[in-house]
Formats: sequence, C-alpha cells, structure tokens
Amino acid sequence: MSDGKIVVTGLTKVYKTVRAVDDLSFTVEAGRVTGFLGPNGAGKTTTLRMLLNLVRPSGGTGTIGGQRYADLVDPIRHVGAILEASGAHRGRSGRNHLRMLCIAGGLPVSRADEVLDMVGLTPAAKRKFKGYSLGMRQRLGIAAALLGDPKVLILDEPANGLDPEGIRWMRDLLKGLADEGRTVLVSSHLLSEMEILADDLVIIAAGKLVRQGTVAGIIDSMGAEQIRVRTPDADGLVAALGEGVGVTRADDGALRITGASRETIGDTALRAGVAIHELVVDRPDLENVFLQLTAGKADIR
Ligand SMILES: Nc1ncnc2c1ncn2[C@@H]1O[C@H](COP(=O)(O)OP(=O)(O)OP(=O)(O)O)[C@@H](O)[C@H]1O
Repeated sequence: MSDGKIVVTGLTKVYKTVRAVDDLSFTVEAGRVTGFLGPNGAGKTTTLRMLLNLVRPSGGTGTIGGQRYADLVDPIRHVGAILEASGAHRGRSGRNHLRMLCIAGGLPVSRADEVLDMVGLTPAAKRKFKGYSLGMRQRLGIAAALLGDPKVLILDEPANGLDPEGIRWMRDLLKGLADEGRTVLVSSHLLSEMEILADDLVIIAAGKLVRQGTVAGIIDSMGAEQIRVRTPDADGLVAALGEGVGVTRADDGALRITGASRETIGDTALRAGVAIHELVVDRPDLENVFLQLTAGKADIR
C-alpha cells in the first residue's frame, strides 16, 4: 500500500427498494482523523462495509492506499476495523480471543498482550468475554483493529457504550494514531465529540454526500460568527458602531452583531462611553450545522 489515502468514487449500493448509498464520492487523508457523519439510515455503515469488501457495491469503487480491500495482500497489516461492538466467543478470555486473531492473521501471539496494554485491558486480559462490559468490548474491538499495526483504521461508532472517561481515552488514542501518520475514519453520532476529535468531516444524508471539508471550514461556511452584546445603551452602541455592521436585537434584549470583531466592539463602546454588561462570541456548533445541513434528509427509507 503506497499511502493510507481512502478514495471513494461513485460508490452506490442498491438494495431491493432502497438506494442505501447513491453515487457517493469523497477522500480521506492520512495523518488526520476524519469524522463520517449522517443521520440514521444515511448509508454510513453500508459505505464502510463496501470499503471493507463485506458488501458488494452496485457501482463505483472504494480504494485504500490505491487498492481495493479485496486486493490487499495481508489486509490485517494494512487496515484495522471495528464494525460493531466486538464479537468474541463468550467463554474465551480477551487475551485468547486476540491470540487466535494473531494466529489467523499470521502475527506473533505476543502481539495480543501489546495491544491489550495499548487499550488498557491488561488487568482484564484473562477474564472471559461474557463478563466484559460494553465499554470493555469496545476496547477489545480496538485492540483487535490494532493487531496488525495498520496504516488505516476504519471505525464504525467506536465510542458506543463508552463512559466519559472512556470517550476521552478513545479521543486521545485516535488523535495519537493520526499523529503517527495513520488514516483514521470514524463514524459517530456524538457530534460534540466529533467537533473535538475530528480534523475533517464527511457528511452524508440519504446516501449522498452533503459536505466534505475541515471541521472549522464546514462550521464557518454555515454562517459568520456573531458577537452577543448586552448593554443598557443599545442605541448608543449601534450609533457608535456606524455603517457596515449588522445588528439584530434578540427577544431577550441582547444585540447580535456581525461584521465587527469583539475587540472593535469593546474599543468602540469604551470611546463612546457605553457600558457593556456582556460580550460573548457565538460560533455555531457542529450540532447546529449538522442539523441545518441534513434537515429533511434524516431518512427512514
Ligand atoms: N442488508 C440490507 N438490506 C436492505 N436494506 C438495507 C440493508 N442494509 C442497510 N439497508 C438500508 O440502507 C439504508 C442505509 O443503512 P446504513 O445502515 O448504511 O445507514 P447508517 O448511516 O449506518 O445508519 P445508522 O446511523 O442508523 O446506523 C437504510 O435505509 C437501511 O435500512
């Protein structure tokens, strides 16, 4: 595999009555965490499964490092994936589960203990899988994905079932893996978490691409930042700010100002002798942007 870039071109999956994925194209760069977002039924899981050769596309292609997954030699050494809360034999220990995967993948069994350590499961290594909590199962899934030290990670809802400490751990782990130059493609419904975790986003709805770009770029594209100001002399402030500044008065009495920075507003108020009781920068958050971009496309098809 030359690089870890994922390229999806015109990917399509038609089930009998449903176009689950519809002429979808996007790219995912190495060295970055890319969030894969979409409402329920948007086609995320189907897309990831097509990339991993688990679902046959009706059209289009998905390649990883320039090759289709099916053509990769030794895929465990190139691509690690979690597609659902990891399954394992209920009576088998986490360590033995991983050792069996090592044997199946032609890896030294000592690798099992290394990845158990990476995901913080060493204390539970000998415990049976049936006694694992959902969060521990997710960690075991990540451990399995990391076995072959892959350049590319494809993770469907990896934070499912994790508690806040587990979510933070996952964030640090995935960011660290991307910093090492790996490609990390991760689907999630946790938008506030994605806003912190991801560098780039691919947003789909009803099987089609809605937006691709950096997190900041996508949020900024949905509207300029606003400054919320409270003052007992709104008219005085508006007059002092002059032309070229957009001001709306919110129901709660605050002014919402666009076209002027907080520094300009503060300095102008000082010069005009206008008291300021509150001055807050309001950026739209990813949740708002996501809901705007996918409005009406959340789809039970
Ligand atoms: N095997 C299948 N047979 C028929 N329809 C399917 C099959 N798998 C998925 N679909 C349909 O394809 C569409 C996309 O499903 P998919 O699971 O890929 O979406 P998703 O974005 O992962 O959704 P969620 O966020 O709810 O997990 C849905 O309408 C779903 O019902």
